[in-house]
Amino acid sequence: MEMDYFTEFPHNYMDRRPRKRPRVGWEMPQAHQKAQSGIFGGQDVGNGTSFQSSRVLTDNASLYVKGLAQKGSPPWRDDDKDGHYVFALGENLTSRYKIHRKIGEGTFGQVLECWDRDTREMVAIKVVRSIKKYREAAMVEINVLQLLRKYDGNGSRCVQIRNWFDHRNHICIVFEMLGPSLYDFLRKNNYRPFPVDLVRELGRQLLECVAFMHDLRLIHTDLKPENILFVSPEYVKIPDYKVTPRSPTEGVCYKRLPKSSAIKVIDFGSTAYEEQDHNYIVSTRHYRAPEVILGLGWSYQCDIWSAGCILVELCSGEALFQTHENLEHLAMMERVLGPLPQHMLKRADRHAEKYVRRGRLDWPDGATSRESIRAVLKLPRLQNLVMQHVDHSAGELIDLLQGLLRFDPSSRLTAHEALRHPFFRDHYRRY
Ligand SMILES: Nc1ncnc2c1ncn2[C@@H]1O[C@H](COP(=O)(O)OP(=O)(O)OP(=O)(O)O)[C@@H](O)[C@H]1O
Repeated sequence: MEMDYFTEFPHNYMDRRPRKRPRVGWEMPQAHQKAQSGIFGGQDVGNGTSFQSSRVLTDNASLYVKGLAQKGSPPWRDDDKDGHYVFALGENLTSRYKIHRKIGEGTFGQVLECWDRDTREMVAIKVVRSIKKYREAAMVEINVLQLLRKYDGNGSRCVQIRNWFDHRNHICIVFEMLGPSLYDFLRKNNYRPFPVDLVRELGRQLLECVAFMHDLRLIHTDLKPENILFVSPEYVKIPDYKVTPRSPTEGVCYKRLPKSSAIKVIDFGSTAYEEQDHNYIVSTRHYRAPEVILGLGWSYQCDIWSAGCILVELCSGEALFQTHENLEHLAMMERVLGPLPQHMLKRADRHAEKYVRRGRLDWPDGATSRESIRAVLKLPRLQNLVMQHVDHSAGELIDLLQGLLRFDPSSRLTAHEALRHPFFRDHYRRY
């Protein structure tokens, strides 16, 4: 088959992206906190300790010693109303990093593609909002990243932190530059599913990352396609014979496939340590486990649930549970996976007990609208959904997903168990 090779900067279409699906719990109204400068002799300076703290001082020193105007920081500007750093493309973030483009925006801040003058490579810098709770969360993320870096010797699973510093009251975390997220890729492909052999490779790496984190007693809590990035932006375009052209003149439709299946997980800003108290709500809605919604307390298994939802999405092209409401979400789970166990419903906390009547989910009686009931009825059973999209390995994949998406967290597969499942074990790497 003839293949065209393409490469492009991964995020040059960022402006047209739909709003990123937000994580939970962070977007409470906040009094705007005016940015303060990290001042060193009247200039901005990284004032945090970093892996290369001397590097930060060297940055600043070069500002004075070399006196190169083009290497200086831009004039002081106020942050925007949400505490985001305000910048212009082409200017310096610090004397070491030149801003090329904005590649992403999340709850915590903006991610900028920057040229690192010292290492002579592009890096991705997360410039965190100058608001106390985000600054504190960024410090947690830095600690987690340092731990992961220490144990993930060859840096194959999690994004690698290169450096960090505090710039004009914004914590800046410097990462290796990665490619587009799985979500970006699906979207650019008009939400066409990935082939099952690619899903296998992506799933294997995702679960290896989860197993690695869980071995370190860390729980990611926000696994989603937006937080899984291809290492390389390169892709090939191949004809997609499954899609019928809209008119005879339109010719064959094409779909993209990544040239390499290598991925890494990002965004450790919500990572929890095992010994913490786990009662608060975690995860982005579509990937949230039933025990989280029911307020039963959560642990490692919430990552496994998210991984199950992600694998289904990669096979089908679309998020499995597209909802914004708890009862509808639980009803969707029952529709796809069968009834929720009574022992879980009985233990629902005071927020979730209203979703339960006589030991069962209060559905469809508790539905807020007919559309909601229709949205639930539209969903197929897991087996059918997988068989609609997967041409081979469907039986193994269904069995794996049933293990990852078990309602009761105590009987859900662990990441290590999942990696030993025949879906992974009995197949050689093809991508
Ligand atoms: N190392 C990287 N290389 C390339 N792009 C990146 C990198 N890190 C982050 N991005 C891009 O920036 C976006 C936001 O990053 P990230 O998820 O870390 O921010 P966040 O504020 O914590 O987001 P969230 O709202 O999910 O918490 C990502 O979805 C991705 O598109």
